[in-house]
Amino acid sequence: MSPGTALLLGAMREHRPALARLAAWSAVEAVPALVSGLLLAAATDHFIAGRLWTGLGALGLLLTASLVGVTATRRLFPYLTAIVEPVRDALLTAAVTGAVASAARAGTGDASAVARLTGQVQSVRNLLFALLRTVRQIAFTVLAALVGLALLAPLAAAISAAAVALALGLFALVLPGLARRHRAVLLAGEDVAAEAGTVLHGARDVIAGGATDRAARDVDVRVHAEARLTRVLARVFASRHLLVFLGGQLPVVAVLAASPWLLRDGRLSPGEVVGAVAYLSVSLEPALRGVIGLLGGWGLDLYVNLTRLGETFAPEAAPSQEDGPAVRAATGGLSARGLTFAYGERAAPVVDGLDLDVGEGGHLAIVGASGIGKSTLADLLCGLLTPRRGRVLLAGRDLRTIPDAVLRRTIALIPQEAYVFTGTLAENIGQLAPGADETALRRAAEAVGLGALLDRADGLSTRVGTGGLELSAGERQLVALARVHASPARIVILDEATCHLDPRAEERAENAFAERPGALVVIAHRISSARRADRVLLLDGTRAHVGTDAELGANCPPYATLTGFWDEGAGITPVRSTSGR
Ligand SMILES: Nc1ncnc2c1ncn2[C@@H]1O[C@H](COP(=O)(O)OP(=O)(O)OP(=O)(O)O)[C@@H](O)[C@H]1O
Repeated sequence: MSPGTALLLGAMREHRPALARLAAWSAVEAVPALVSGLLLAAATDHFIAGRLWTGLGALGLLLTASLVGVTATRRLFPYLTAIVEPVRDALLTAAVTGAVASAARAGTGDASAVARLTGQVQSVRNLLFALLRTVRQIAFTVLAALVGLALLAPLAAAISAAAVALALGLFALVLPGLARRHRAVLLAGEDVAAEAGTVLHGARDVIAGGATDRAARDVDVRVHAEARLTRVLARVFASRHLLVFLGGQLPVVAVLAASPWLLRDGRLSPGEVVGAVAYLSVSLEPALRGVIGLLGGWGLDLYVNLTRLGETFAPEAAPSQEDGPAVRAATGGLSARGLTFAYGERAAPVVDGLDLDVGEGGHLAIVGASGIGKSTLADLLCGLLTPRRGRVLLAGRDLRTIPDAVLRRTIALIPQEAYVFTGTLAENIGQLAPGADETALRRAAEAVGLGALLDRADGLSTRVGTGGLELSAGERQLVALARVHASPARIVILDEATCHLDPRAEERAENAFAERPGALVVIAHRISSARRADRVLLLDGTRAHVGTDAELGANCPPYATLTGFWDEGAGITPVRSTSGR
């Protein structure tokens, strides 16, 4: 049992007297359902026998029973709130305590997590209230209708009880699959909220870095993933109609079809047939429909929200002592297995079934025509995009299972649009290396080729950005490179991050990263970049080729064609042919 469910049940158990009173009033509330068929049968038989007033008297009793039911409904509400509100308080206390402890361990605050938890606790409270109010009532109605039917027509009651049991049994078989899909939808929703929160939180940086398209794309991918999962869930849940037919409608048809036989020899009176059909069609069928619909909807919502909440009660292991060194020690091992990704549900995959390994100390160049999917692959490799199928593994661990803080510390992606904020060069270069001293920052700057600028200007205290030194596009790229060089990242992905540098400056920057511990992945836009790497991955529409520059040059005609373009065009990458896939 998940910690969330255990806490909920524990909190409910503390209110046993309220639960007992709720059950008692529920039984009273079900009186109309219990007597409806019996009284309807009596009224019908009295009317047929010409006893008008006696028949009306039976209907009067039915009306009185309804009034009793309504009174019970009014009386049980205080017990509902007496159970639900303390449960909400217990869940909220546990969730907030867990979130605060988790934030304290990670050393970060996550406003979206707090908002999500509060929202989830409120959902749990609303769902619990709705279930106790409605499903409880419906369950008592089903029982009352079956008891009433047993008193009126035992054979019909036995058949109906078997049909209801069969429908509920089948529903129980479908439930685990539904729960899994429900959870996937919930996680996808959280993913959307987290991504949108990150983008909004960093809106200023996103705009300053010219990354609005990319930010919108990242949110868009997650929204589409959530929509796809929601559609799948809806399709599976549609199976409930079949179960309602089986348990609720089939018995009505059976009683109606058997009515000539039931009426013959006085097995049942006409009034009793009417009463039995009333039990089945007015009480049982809608109640069964309600139970299945509400348990499959709100019930699963409650279960999934509780499970998710429970995970925050016992927060994931801190991404430090144990995780940190384990991930860092093996960061050379970045691999992809069966990696597949498409933008949009019906779009052709941009990356399709790709297998890839970049070992510790490895240096891989990714090449391919413009628009073939190199940046998409880079985003997948650092966990910015989520694969549709397949996995990206860091030291053998699926990226999705690695805490975000560890992932961001371990893999650094430098995009083409270098981001430099207004401040000193020391602040810019040290952004990802808090605590690094000036010597370390200068070493990183010199390694990538920013030393000349430091010497020319005011060293690390030079102010850049608005009101400070205006940097050229190439210098901005050098600042971004120095920032990652100074960081603890063990896997560095350069996505055309040196495109504004001249070939010699580019060589120096790439060599600086190649000599650094860890692995280097370069999306190359010059042949020289590819030739410096140990291995080259050529993306070629539906296929990918991996080998050394020499191997691909000798055995892979598309590579020879591409490098031919580069040799002639000095860095101009051909555009992907539209018939390529
Ligand atoms: N957000 C998006 N939505 C839909 N399609 C996209 C999105 N981003 C990229 N694509 C498409 O995916 C394909 C691969 O794009 P990607 O940017 O990964 O290619 P690339 O090889 O890096 O190109 P270039 O060398 O020009 O930078 C292209 O057809 C592109 O149009």
